[in-house]
Amino acid sequence: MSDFVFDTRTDLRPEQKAEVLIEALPWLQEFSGALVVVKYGGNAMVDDTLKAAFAQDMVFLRQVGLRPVVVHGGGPQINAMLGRLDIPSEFRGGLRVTTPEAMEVVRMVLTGQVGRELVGLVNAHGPHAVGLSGEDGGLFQATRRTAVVDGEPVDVGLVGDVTAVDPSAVEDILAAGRIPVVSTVAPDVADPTQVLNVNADTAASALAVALGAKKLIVLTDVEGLYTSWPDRSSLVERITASELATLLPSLESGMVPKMEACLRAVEGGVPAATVIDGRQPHSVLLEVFTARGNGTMVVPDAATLPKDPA
Ligand SMILES: Nc1ncnc2c1ncn2[C@@H]1O[C@H](COP(=O)(O)OP(=O)(O)O)[C@@H](O)[C@H]1O
Ligand SMILES: CC(=O)N[C@@H](CCC(=O)OP(=O)(O)O)C(=O)O
Repeated sequence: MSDFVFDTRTDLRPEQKAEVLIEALPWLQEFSGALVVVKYGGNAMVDDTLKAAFAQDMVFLRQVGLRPVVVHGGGPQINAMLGRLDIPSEFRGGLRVTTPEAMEVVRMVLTGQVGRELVGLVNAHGPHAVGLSGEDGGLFQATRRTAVVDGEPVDVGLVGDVTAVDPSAVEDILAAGRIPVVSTVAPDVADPTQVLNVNADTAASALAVALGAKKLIVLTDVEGLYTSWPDRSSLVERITASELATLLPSLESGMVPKMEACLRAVEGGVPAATVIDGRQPHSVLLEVFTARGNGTMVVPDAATLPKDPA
């Protein structure tokens, strides 16, 4: 056989392929059995190929012994459905102003459409995924919240913040060796027959804390956090919780719930929260199993930089 047998799909020589696999070894050891919460944002669900690659990544994580928990968003998908139904919609301070009519659509799209699609994509690889919403098994309880615009509280309707998590329904699914896929509609603690719209970053963070996750990974449609957006030279590779707390008030609205969520996760005991570019195929595998990872990692103040296990 020739020394130059190239794989036609990847152009990698056998020894290069082996290098890629072996680079993952210390990370496989480091993350063996680890519970990882992965938030999949609607803006990162760009096309079918990318969504299928994400589903493959979740199955890969499970297959090599991690315990992934998916929390998904679906903002653009909700926008599309509201548009089709001619229901007006706007965001204030990064949160959707949610009327009772819009709330019906939010619940229908998140739980009935986006969640179902992700479960189907994962289950193309075997009966791994089980979908549930914050309403199921008492997973989330939410309290109505306001948005903050120019320092002032603004009423955004049926929007909640997760104030209590009972992770046992998710733990049961994990214990069965399966992958929970969570949508972020939650009952109102003041009236359990009323559901609230919870920002998916916020919900993922609360769940990561309650489950004692080893990592929160947030997939979005940008390379990571920029300190002076949109200046492309200001991408942050790593930031401590207190540095982030100082930066938060200066961030634009879209990024605020996301970075607040990372901050709350780390302050709640999650050792690292990473924002990565979900437009990159297999971004989760690259984040977990390669030395450089990608995106922006938020770490606790006292942390010595998380070291490469190699
Ligand atoms: N400082 C910043 N760093 C990175 N992105 C930012 C920043 N400020 C605003 N953005 C915008 O925030 C967007 C991500 O937020 P959002 O659209 O809510 O994502 P998702 O749907 O993934 O939750 C990016 O595409 C970018 O346009
Ligand atoms: C209160 C609020 O804004 N809720 C979000 C919930 C979905 C979400 O967070 O989706 P992404 O992760 O794709 O942005 C919304 O209605 O769009």
